Amino acid sequence: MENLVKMRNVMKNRSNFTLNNINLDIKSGFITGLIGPNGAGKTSLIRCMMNLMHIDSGEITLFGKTHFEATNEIKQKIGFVYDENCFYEDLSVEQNKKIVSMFYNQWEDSVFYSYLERFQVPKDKKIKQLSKGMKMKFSLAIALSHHPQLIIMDEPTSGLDPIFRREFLDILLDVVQDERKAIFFSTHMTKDLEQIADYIAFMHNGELVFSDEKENIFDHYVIVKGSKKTLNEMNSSKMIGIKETSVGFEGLLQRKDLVSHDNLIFEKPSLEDIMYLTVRGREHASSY
Ligand SMILES: Nc1ncnc2c1ncn2[C@@H]1O[C@H](COP(=O)(O)OP(=O)(O)OP(=O)(O)O)[C@@H](O)[C@H]1O
Repeated sequence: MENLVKMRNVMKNRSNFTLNNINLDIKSGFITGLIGPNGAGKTSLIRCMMNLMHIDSGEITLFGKTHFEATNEIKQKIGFVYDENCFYEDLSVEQNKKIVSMFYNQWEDSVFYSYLERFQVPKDKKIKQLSKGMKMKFSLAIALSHHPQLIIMDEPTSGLDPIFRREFLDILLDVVQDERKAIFFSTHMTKDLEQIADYIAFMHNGELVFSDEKENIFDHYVIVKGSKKTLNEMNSSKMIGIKETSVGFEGLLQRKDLVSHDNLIFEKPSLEDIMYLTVRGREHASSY
């Protein structure tokens, strides 16, 4: 599979925030999910990828070229779904489509109308009259109608009801049936990624904590649970993050650091467990 996006040693300083030495690949044929707590830098990273924000150093190539070399060619190949509304609010869905479609060489009206119908978005309504979820559906229909090779989305599922969210995930799976295509999107819905993502990138405080195949991530970590007494008895120095409750604790460990103790329970972590306990551990470490 080909790397459609390569980010190498990317740095970006904003006031009070730094995207710090980001190295990330997005491979064709796969869905890559981007997770991280609020303010981790997901939107900033996506903005850099889309050249909406200029990087201070490092390099980003898309389809083998930088934006500096071929920004128009790159943007033709990307379906971009953004968190903020980037359409003309006072114009109708149809009028917006007319404007946007002019920019894309491979635009196909029939695809657009079939998605509008499937998503039940009325053509004649003004954008400002659409609900948040409908605006998102309209954005998706636009992104899918010019045959992009890469779909980049910033929190596309926010505002979508659970019924449509499922359908949306199915659409994403359909897209990557074509192995030349890739999907990259940020989300707080870690369960969605457990279902459909092939790769997961995890950000915290402007750094990429990891970016790996989902299955490798689940193989790599284990949840350990036990009583407070057990925690006091064991060596917890390898614990990535710990949450103590009134009765016991739960911690995240790399599988290679597994400790044996009679009174420990081991469980497979969810993506949310990994994210939550990693962030806890990193915040605890940085407070010292
Ligand atoms: N226009 C801006 N100028 C300066 N700093 C900004 C700007 N927008 C966001 N930031 C800062 O950049 C950091 C990363 O924000 P970003 O929106 O990239 O995070 P995020 O992971 O997408 O968060 P969320 O999950 O809340 O959407 C935050 O500290 C934020 O305050």
